[in-house]
Amino acid sequence: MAKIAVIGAGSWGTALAIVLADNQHSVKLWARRKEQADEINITHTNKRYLPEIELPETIIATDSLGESLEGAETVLLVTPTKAMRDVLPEIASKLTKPVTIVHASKGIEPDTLKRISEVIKEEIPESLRKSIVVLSGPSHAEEVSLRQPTTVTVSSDDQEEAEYVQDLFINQNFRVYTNTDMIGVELGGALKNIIALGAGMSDGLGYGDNAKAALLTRGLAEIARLGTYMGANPLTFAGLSGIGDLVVTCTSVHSRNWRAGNMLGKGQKLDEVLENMGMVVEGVRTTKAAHQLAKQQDVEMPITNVLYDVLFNEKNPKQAVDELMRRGKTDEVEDLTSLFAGRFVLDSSETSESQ
Ligand SMILES: NC(=O)C1=CN([C@@H]2O[C@H](COP(=O)(O)OP(=O)(O)OC[C@H]3O[C@@H](n4cnc5c(N)ncnc54)[C@H](O)[C@@H]3O)[C@@H](O)[C@H]2O)C=CC1
Ligand SMILES: O=C(CO)COP(=O)(O)O
Repeated sequence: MAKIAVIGAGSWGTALAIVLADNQHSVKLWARRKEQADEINITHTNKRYLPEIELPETIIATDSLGESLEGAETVLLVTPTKAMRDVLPEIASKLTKPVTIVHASKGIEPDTLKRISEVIKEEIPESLRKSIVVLSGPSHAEEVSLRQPTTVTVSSDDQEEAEYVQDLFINQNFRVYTNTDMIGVELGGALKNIIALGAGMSDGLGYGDNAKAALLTRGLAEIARLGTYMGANPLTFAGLSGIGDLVVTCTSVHSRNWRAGNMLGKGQKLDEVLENMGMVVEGVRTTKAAHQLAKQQDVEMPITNVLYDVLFNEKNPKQAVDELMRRGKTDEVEDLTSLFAGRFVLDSSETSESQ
């Protein structure tokens, strides 16, 4: 039995706490608000985020960060990306020994353009961490908390630590793979949210399955293009944290990014959409970050660019689709082959989705 602090009691933190409690680990769940911690401890529910779910009684919630971290061997970070910079120094100030840090959030910081593991490296001193591991993949909290079959990937620069985390989470409902390509795993999870906004928007505009298939396919191409430029192995985008998460987020009503896109496609304004959601829609800030990155790296990301204009420059969603359809002619195979050319030396031993 391991002692694990779960930081963030939203839908995903709570669902992962259930997996860990099912595996008989000692779980302390940090909630921002005292009333929420009380609800979890007294009625064993978290109705705002997972309305239908009865939580294992062994999950102990607290609104004290220090209490949640007491004795923890592993710290699982599941706050929205935008909260990481604020919460990490507080965590560092309360740690008394090195811990395994796992993060399961999906985003890129605008302006710094950093992945979450890079933010963690900056904010938690090396002396307080054994390793940083990312957990990502197609996994809606609503289904995980119902113990429905789910697969995810964990990745770290330290393969032994990735395997340690694989063992913490794996069970008959929650199958965990490893992948040594941390950059690819983090970027796949973050960038798919942009395309999910687009897929929701397309559905909201009344377009059909052809349009959505096009968005997924060409969306994956641009995710892989940026990812490969940033040092990821292109093959990772064919895995769970790539195509797997792209499919689940673009096609499910559970997805907040899809739902937000859908409302935008139906004509609602961004502020109104975000207010109605009441939960984090990571794709909005990630679109801003990816738009900056694409410019900086000179990488072509047409879907991201038109979405950026819809979100931040009041471009009409229908006009955005028209622009995508009128782009210059492209050879598909040539375009995909360019992903590999000179950017990454393919070596199948380097990336293994094992077990
Ligand atoms: N919900 C899901 O199915 C999945 C979510 N994720 C990722 O997990 C991360 C968290 O998402 P959810 O749990 O779904 O979000 P959520 O919207 O359900 O909950 C967010 C939680 O973070 C807390 N929070 C908000 N701002 C904060 C701040 N400034 N400081 C500290 N805490 C703050 C809220 O109180 C709430 O407990 C996101 O990066 C998301 O992309 C990843 C996989 C699945
Ligand atoms: O990442 C997710 C599923 O894997 C959840 O996506 P949303 O944040 O769009 O709900």
